[in-house]
Amino acid sequence: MTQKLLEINDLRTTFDTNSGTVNALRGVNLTINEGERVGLVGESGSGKSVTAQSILRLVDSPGQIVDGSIELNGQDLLSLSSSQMQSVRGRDITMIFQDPSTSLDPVYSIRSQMIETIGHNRNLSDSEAESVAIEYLEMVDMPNPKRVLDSYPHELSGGMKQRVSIAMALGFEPDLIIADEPTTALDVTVQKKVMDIFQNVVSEKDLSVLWITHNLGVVAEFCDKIAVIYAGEVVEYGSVYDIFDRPAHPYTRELLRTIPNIERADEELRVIEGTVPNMRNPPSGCAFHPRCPDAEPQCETTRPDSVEGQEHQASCLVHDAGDQ
Ligand SMILES: Nc1ncnc2c1ncn2[C@@H]1O[C@H](COP(=O)(O)OP(=O)(O)OP(=O)(O)O)[C@@H](O)[C@H]1O
Ligand code: NI
Repeated sequence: MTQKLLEINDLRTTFDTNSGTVNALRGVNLTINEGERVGLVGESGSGKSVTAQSILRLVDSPGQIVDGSIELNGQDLLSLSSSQMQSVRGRDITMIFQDPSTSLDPVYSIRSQMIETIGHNRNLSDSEAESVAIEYLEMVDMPNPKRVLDSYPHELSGGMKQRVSIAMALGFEPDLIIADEPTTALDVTVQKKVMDIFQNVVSEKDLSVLWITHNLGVVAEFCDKIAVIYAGEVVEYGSVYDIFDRPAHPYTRELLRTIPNIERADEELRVIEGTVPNMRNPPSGCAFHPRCPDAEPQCETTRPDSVEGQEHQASCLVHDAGDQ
């Protein structure tokens, strides 16, 4: 039986700014089953990070969740008190950020940070927490974990720091890991290595992951399911096979064309024409219509049905995921 781990329904998050309200999320639906790896993919500004922040209830000021529900194992996270939510963040869901400095405090040694966070969240003694820290540092292929524990963040390279923050996040043994572009700040060779390490640990421990990226290529080998997000809405959802072999939404098709391909290395890097919409005033109808090669007159006025559920679906008036 597939067990639902996280279920997001009609999530709406806005930022009230001096120059108007930014409608960052305009009804996001997304389900992650236990043990599943789901990729959330879209261009810059599409709402990926705000989705992650909303799940953790860490939306930056002046943002707020204005509607919808987020359930973890059937419990509505939006109804929890802030102290209950804090324990969810320490125990049930952890996040790995793009910049490892975000999760590491420069003032404390790696030992005290790992022992403090792992020990506190899992109710372990210092020596038990230290063994867990070493176990996970070994798991992320960290050379000489004991020496790393004695270091301070500034003594480690970017790749090493990111491995420490991955080990720390995994050391919580959370139900769900949210990884927001965790390798983009690293150089390309290190990116590949950290990605491989993370994949190995995730498979070994059978973890559930929400992997956030702007690059569809990255999620292809790692994820089971893909949700494509555009202008604060999931516009297509499906298995990796559905998305790569039978993409239905024109935006997904455009995203697929932007994946660098070794065979076309001599060609210019493809980009999607036009710009991402201003979320203070998103386009009418289907938000993608101004950039869409297949748009019809109705797309300007009618909003397509949202993607819901866990089958292959696209939010498009012209193409249906069942068409091909
Ligand atoms: N603190 C904020 N104040 C105002 N608007 C914000 C704030 N944070 C995010 N937004 C807006 O919310 C929308 C979604 O942003 P988000 O950071 O989720 O994009 P993203 O998909 O993560 O992009 P990237 O790939 O660049 O990280 C954007 O229009 C962004 O400008
Ligand atoms: Ni982001």
